[in-house]
Amino acid sequence: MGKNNKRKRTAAIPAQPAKLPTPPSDSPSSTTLIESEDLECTINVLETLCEFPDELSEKEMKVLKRKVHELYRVMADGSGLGNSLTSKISTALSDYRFTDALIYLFEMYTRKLHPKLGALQRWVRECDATSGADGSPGDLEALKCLDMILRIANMSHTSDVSDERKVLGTKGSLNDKKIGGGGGGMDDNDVVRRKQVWKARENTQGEIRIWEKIKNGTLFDTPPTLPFPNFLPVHHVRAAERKPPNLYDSTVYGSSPGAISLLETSQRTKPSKVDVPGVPGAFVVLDVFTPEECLQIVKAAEAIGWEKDEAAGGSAINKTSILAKNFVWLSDSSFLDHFYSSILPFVPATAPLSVDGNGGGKVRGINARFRVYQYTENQLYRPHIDGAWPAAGLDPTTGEYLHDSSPPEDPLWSRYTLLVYLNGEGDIPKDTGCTTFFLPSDRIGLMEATSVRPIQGAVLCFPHGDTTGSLLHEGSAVGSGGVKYVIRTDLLYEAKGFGQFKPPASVGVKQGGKEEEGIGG
Ligand SMILES: O=C(O)CCC(=O)C(=O)O
Ligand SMILES: [Fe+2]
Repeated sequence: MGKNNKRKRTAAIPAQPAKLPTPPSDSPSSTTLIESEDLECTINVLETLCEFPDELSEKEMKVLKRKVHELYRVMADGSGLGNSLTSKISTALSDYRFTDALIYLFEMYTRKLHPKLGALQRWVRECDATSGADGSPGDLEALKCLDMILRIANMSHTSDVSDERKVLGTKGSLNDKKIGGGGGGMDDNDVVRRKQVWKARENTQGEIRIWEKIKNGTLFDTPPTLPFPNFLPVHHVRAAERKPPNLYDSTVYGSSPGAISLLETSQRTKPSKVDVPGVPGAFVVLDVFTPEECLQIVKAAEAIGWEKDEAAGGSAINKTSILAKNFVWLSDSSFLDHFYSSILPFVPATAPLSVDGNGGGKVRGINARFRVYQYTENQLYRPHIDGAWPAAGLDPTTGEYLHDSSPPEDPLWSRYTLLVYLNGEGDIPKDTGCTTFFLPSDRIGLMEATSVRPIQGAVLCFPHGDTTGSLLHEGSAVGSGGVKYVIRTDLLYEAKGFGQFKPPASVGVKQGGKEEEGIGG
């Protein structure tokens, strides 16, 4: 609470000086974070509201009510801020005390407490801390923590285990083997049960092997001209100024309509939807883009250049969670219109409800900010839960790049991840480079992994952000000699009930969404 705003409403507030606790500033109980004047003012406001509850119906009270609700949640969570179960779990995980963390997590699970998405995302990253560079797990306790986190996050377990494959081996990567237990078939010590890699379509005829063309030097008929036609840099942030700081600069390239020439509707295969079996809320829309259109996108990225992405600080896992290089593309209206109209018949018309009961806004479009990833051999995107994003765009008057371009009176936020596979079968070795979902099974301590095989021009869609259906997933490592190209963007919904600017639990994005890049995908 800012000092300038203090006591603005004093005329309407009965004076209650005798009741106000005002700890002296040198009191051992005083906190360094909250000044005594601010504390006094806050108590004053709360007491007034208790006495005159009608005031709560005023519009400007909305934010306050939300904050009080959050405070109540923290207080109900246990023994105060510092000692809350959430922070105990965070500390145990970052200290690699996975057995302690598991005990606290179990307590949280049995008490049916729901941490915020930001905490869940952090925990997921920490749990992966012991994995090897190739994604092979080192600590089974960490994976058990991951299982418990999924259960706390209320991710419904799957009953469809008919196509389950009992994978053998004692140790392996998340990408190709069972994890945990001894040799032989499934046993009580197994932590991950993998299903057969799933393909939305068997027939891959007509796919263009883009990586093959690059290897042969036949991607371009003539060397590309720079600046690449119809693409221009619209935003550049130096490495140290990125939030959080990165080791590499980041550039956003905007395209103009027609940059990617799209096949006429009459000549296209009609898009169709296939649900991912056993992964609630996840589905694939086939034939959104033609192989030729995918090729054009990779050509633009190859000609303009890929950028590396590595956090400058934080734990080792933060630094290495995304090993792919990327090309950030602010897409133009004609490309977006085609993309959106192709998937619209298949996507949920309204946003799923958030953990706190907000949500339900109408679907409105696709985030123009595309992250085009290039994964080479052994590169991966470690298990994570995607965060929600605002609608990026250019200011219509100044042309300035805005991380959050929707007007405050009509805020848009994402609730679904969209992954556009730009290449598939021919370029990515069998059973590798999939998008793999992890779900709790019917047995505590055992997760089920479902891997979705990339199909060129198809879009994988699944819920993300602060909803009960958000899915833990990874971009599994690409096998020997292969390369995978994929676009990550988001499906935007009216942020009804999310407050003026943002949903309550979006991560890493400051109020207004204008400053931070966000964490957790
Ligand atoms: O590459 C993939 O399959 C997954 C990418 C992903 O999870 C993301 O971009 O958030
Ligand atoms: Fe993701």
